[in-house]
This record gives sequence, structure tokens and C-alpha cells, in this order.
Amino acid sequence: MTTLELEVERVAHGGSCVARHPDGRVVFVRHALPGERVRARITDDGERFLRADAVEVLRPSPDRVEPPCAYARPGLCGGCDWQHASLPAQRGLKAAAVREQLVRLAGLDREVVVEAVPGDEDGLGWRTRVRFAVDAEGRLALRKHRSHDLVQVAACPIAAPGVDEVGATGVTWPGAAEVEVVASSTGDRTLLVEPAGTRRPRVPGLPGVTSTLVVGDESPLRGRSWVREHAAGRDWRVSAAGFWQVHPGAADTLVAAVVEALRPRAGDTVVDLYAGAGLFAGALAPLVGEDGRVVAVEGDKRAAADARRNLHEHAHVRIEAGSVEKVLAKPGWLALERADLVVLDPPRTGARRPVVEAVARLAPRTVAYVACDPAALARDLATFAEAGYELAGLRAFDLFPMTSHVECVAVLRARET
Ligand SMILES: C[S@@+](CC[C@H](N)C(=O)[O-])C[C@H]1O[C@@H](n2cnc3c(N)ncnc32)[C@H](O)[C@@H]1O
Repeated sequence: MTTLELEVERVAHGGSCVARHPDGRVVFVRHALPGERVRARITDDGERFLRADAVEVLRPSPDRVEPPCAYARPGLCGGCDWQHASLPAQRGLKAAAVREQLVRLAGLDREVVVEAVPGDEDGLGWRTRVRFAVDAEGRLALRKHRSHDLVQVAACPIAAPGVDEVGATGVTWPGAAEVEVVASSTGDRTLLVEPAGTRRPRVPGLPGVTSTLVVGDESPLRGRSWVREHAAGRDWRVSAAGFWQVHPGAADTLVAAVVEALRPRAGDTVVDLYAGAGLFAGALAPLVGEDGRVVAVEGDKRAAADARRNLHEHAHVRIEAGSVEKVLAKPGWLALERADLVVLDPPRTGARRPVVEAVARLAPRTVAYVACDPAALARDLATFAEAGYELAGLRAFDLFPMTSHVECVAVLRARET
């Protein structure tokens, strides 16, 4: 085991801090904080850079705290990056990481503040969906950092109480490769079981579980194939395997930020790209009224069907099932070929140039870009700038406390010519 003493510098994108190897190469150090001196164990010795775990802290940062989870340590669970930092310090680290990406990839230097989700006091107990791997003995486990190796955890402190209540870690799962436990905001408790091979896994009956699905099966083993979530003052039907914001306060927080960013007016045409079960489209539809219209585009067939059901009472909402790239390239998809407002909430990879350019061609007065990867966001903001759209505001939210992840809502406005 090679260890060396390192002076830890700034935070890097992805939950590590940057230090310098005596030979000049960059070392990405986990379990450290900026300003610390640590003894670090090298975990990956590459040509251009190294990775390391801080195994002893020689000069601690004032932001350092005892991790609330016993498994958030070098060599154990890889799920959390910042348990050893106070919550305000975690938010400062995320803000610095977002700012760095904006400078590096979009040439935009601006102060970034990462806001807590209202009501989130300690950053624990928020994860409403937890995906466990299954070890050789059939027990549930979580993965180590950047590894397929597994670590047994009795309980995960960032998991929502409803996940623990199911008791899935207390039983074995023969024939399963993964088990996802979903604890919805309305009390649904759902298990999604991924088979390890061609044989059907043996699924234990657990008290309180409202539905169980084996991935790949046509119909659920028990209960229904969707969960009910509550947000923006109403209920939503969401396919159990479909996308829903993981933090229980996230959907309301993002809806409020998107509405504030877009300031919809009666009669507006709104486009919601990567719409999922229709959360933003549903919140915006009443605000533009029946003289307006909302077109939502979603690539996953089940999610698009959920959106149709969720929004069927709004005659002025249309759901387009298909990839955003293809729908936007289809002539006449949006009868007027222009929109007043666009919200887009792509997956981690971001929207990329063809989608950004197609959005700009719709000539919206405002765009709200919801992003879970600040690097992809910054790259796309640079493309928006080329297409005539300036960053008019940016809010960042701590939707994933204890991890390095952060959600941003960027507001773009057409540059005055
Ligand atoms: C981050 S989620 C956002 C969902 C929704 N806005 C919400 O907050 O509930 C991204 C969504 O984009 C969909 N998606 C991913 N890639 C897509 C693509 N290329 N075209 C259309 N939809 C896509 C996914 O199925 C997922 O529902």
C-alpha cells in the first residue's frame, strides 16, 4: 500500500479534492477537505493523474465533522462524498465546483449559492429510491467507490425512513442481481427486482410493501406497476421504474424555481423537454390558461403514458412521445415553430448542441434549464451563448446532501440586439 503526505487544495468536480504529487501530477483525493494536510493511500496510479483516499488527517479543516454514517470511510461504501464536511461546508464545496465548471466551460464567472431544500435540517433520511446490489449469499449490499466490490450496510442514513421500514436488508434475495426500494411521498412501498439470470428470482414477502415488480416481466408480481407521488399541490402517477425526483422536497423546490424563472403569462406557448411524468408541464398548464398551450416531450414510453394520464384534464397540453433530438428535428412538430417559454431537464449528459440550437430556433423569450451535472450545463450554456441566449440567473439546490451532486436551474434570456 503506497501512502504519501499531501497538501489538499481546491475541490474538484465529482467529490474529490485536488492535491499535487511530488512528481507534479494531480492527485484526486477523496475523504479530504480543502486546506487539510493528509496521509493518503493511492488507489489508482495513472499516467496523467492519480486517485487517493485520505486515510489519516494530519491537519484538519475547521469544516471537518464526524461522518454520520459508519460506512462513509475509505474503502467502504462509495455512495456519499461529503459526510465528513458540515452541511454548510458541503454546500460551499458544491458551489465552488459549479462555479469552476461555469468558468472553465462557459467563460462565466459568477458567485454561486447552493440552497438547502426547505425543511431539510440534517441532510439525512431523504433518499426515497435506493438501489441495492445483491452479493453471492443473496444479501443486499451497496457498492464501493468506482468499484464492483460490495459492502454490507445494516442501514443507510441518507435513505428515507420508508426505505428502511420495508426491511429489505434483513432478508435474502436468491436469484436477484439488484433490488431497488422505492418509498413514495404518499406511502407506496415498491420493490423492483432485477433477475441475476434467466431464472425468476425468489422474492420474499415483506410487510408494508404495496407492490413488487420483477424487471422484464409484463405485469407486476404484486400490486400495481406505478407509484403515486404528491407534489405541486396534486398527485402524480409515476411508473415504478420511471423517473421521479429522489429528495422528497425536490419536486416542489424545482417547480417553484422553474415558475419563478419563466414567469409564464396567460396565452403563452410553453415547451417542456425531457418531461418525465409531466411535472413541469402540469405546473405550467394552469398558469398559461386555456388560451395558451403546453407541449411536453418525453422519450420513455411509460413516462410519456404517465404524463398523458396525469395531464388529461388539460385540453391545451399535448404530450409528444419520442426522443427530444428527433421530435425537435421533425418539421411542423410545434405548429407555430416558435415558443414563448422552454423548460428543459435532460439526463446527466445534458442537452448537447443540436438540442440547444433547436431550442434557440424556437425563439423563446426565456429558457429554464434544470441540470444535475454542472459540467454538462456549462458546456450547453456556452452553446446557448453562441445561439444568442445569455445566462440571466442561476440557482443551485442541495437535492442530494452528503453526496457531491447538486441541481442547478439556469435562466436564459434572448440577448437584446
Ligand atoms: C431528469 S429527468 C426529468 C423528468 C421531469 N422533468 C421531472 O422533473 O420529473 C429526465 C427525463 O428525460 C427522459 N429522457 C432521457 N433522454 C431523453 C431523450 N433523448 N429524449 C427524450 N426524453 C429523454 C427520461 O426518460 C427522463 O424522464
